[in-house]
Amino acid sequence: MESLLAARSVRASFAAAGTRGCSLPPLRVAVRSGVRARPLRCGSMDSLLEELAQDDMVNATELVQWENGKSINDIAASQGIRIRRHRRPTATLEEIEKELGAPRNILEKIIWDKEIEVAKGLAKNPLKEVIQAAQQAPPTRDFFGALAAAHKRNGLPALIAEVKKASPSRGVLREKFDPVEIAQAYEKNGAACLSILTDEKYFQGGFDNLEKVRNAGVKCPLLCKEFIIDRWQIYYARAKGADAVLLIAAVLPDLDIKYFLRICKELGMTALIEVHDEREMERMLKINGVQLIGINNRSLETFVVNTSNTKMLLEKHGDDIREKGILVVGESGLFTPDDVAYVQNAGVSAVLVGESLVKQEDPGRAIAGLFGKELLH
Ligand SMILES: O=P(O)(O)OC[C@@H](O)[C@@H](O)c1c[nH]c2ccccc12
Repeated sequence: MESLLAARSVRASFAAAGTRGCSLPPLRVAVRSGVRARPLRCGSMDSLLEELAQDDMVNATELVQWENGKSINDIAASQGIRIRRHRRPTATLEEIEKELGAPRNILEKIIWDKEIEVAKGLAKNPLKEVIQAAQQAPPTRDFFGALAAAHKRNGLPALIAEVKKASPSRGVLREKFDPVEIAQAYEKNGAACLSILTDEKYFQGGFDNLEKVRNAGVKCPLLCKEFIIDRWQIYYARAKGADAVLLIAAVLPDLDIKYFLRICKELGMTALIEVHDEREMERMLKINGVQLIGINNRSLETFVVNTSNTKMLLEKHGDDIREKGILVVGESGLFTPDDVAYVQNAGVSAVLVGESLVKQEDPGRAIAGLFGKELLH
């Protein structure tokens, strides 16, 4: 499992095996000697760290914590993250619960399952192969640019329309579910980008859906809607045709966000950084390279939806966000033209909508109903 924090153990074992001459981090040396950034090389954690340091993306406190072996859950908790990781992908749920107790909420449960799922995925499709597949995939489409252009063109928030069969809070949203048909209908009716749920267990999605939509000739840029905890998933998403990934601030410590942003940049992908509360927004606004922030009106821990969340966070941070040229996406719980107008007035440039479209007989035509008018291409 290779989030940057988890990779500490990889480094430790390199050092133990005598791969490196000393166990001290080479970072400060690298910074002083002014080595220029190079493209990411698979499997070399030290070179990646050097590059992160070059980019001035990693601060000293984070590195000291990382090198000193502070528990990953402690680091996350110190940033206000309530989701714990078990880091025991081969353990049974019973064993995990013995150590950590029951999951505290649904998001934590999803993440615990995801840790096991990713380990299985890695065993089946090794990282090196997936990186190669990602590098050989057809070029990305500009997700961020498509949102900015559609916003300008329509004078309305750009639409990221979601291909979503089910959710843990709402159950099955659509029985007759053909991802390609839905994606094509969205595109035809003016969606700027599409979001494809890939989580199978809780959302009945799949990476197959992503691949099928891409191969069916859909031109809209595609967001892989997944619970990303490991870089393997980003490469895998790219290999299956994704142009963007979701990174959830409630799940990922700052160092992981920075690491994953770096990988996205290398792959030409957009990262949609999702926040839900004040603390997460503050954390993310301090990170260089954040371009696109989604404000989720739904808490992934309690499922409570509150659209005034977008307004509240933008009232407080709108100036900073505009100054930085960040685009904001209003996410979840949007059903009517009034809802869209409400988040638009709050300052969003785009909206992410699933349920209210996918539940209608004709999800394509539902778009004009949601906005109160047809969207221009
Ligand atoms: O179906 P809705 O309420 O329109 O919401 C869409 C989207 O915002 C939601 O699916 C979502 C937002 N963030 C997530 C993270 C994981 C899974 C799902 C999501």
